[in-house]
Amino acid sequence: MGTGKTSVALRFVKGQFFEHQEATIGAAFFTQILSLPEATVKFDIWDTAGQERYHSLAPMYYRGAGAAIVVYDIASMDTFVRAKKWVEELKRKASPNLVMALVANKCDLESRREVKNEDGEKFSDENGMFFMETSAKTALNINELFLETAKRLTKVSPVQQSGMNLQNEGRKTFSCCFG
Ligand SMILES: Nc1nc2c(ncn2[C@@H]2O[C@H](COP(=O)(O)OP(=O)(O)OP(=O)(O)O)[C@@H](O)[C@H]2O)c(=O)[nH]1
Repeated sequence: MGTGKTSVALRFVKGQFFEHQEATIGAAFFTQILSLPEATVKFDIWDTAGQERYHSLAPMYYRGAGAAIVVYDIASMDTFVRAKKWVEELKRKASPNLVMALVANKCDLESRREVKNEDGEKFSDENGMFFMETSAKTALNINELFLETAKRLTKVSPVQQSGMNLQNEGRKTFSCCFG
């Protein structure tokens, strides 16, 4: 909750950032197209609500997703602990081919850092994820995050990967969820 999932998505999709971003209710949906040399990828992004009362809705969004981006706030150890629980849930319940990213957001708040990057990197290595430090506020690594996700998605078999992958006119559509 409050780690910056909506802010990361909004920065990627619209290039916007709001200091007083409202908490997500239920889930929000965004789309964005990214062109790689090998393919054009259309992201269907489900931004899930972080508040505990919405936890039971999350499987609706990550089942059938090609990728999951799990976001914690570097200034809050609690959010890192929760992120690790989300990863465990995804490994138990989501597709075995799921592309997973662990995102250390709010890296502009260095003076308030509670979570060392080495700990995030170690956990992501141990769990077959890739790790990215981002700031939705300054836009650091936001495009890189989705670029790397797209590259990894195009490497796995699209049909196997998302189950709802559509291919038309050379465009690949993947669904992606935030936790
Ligand atoms: N300094 C800083 N603040 C950020 C950053 N990303 C998000 N925020 C702020 O953190 C607060 C929460 O951001 P949201 O994007 O709503 O977080 P969320 O994870 O979608 O929250 P839920 O909807 O409750 O799950 C907002 O006030 C944002 O402005 C960042 O990279 N740096």
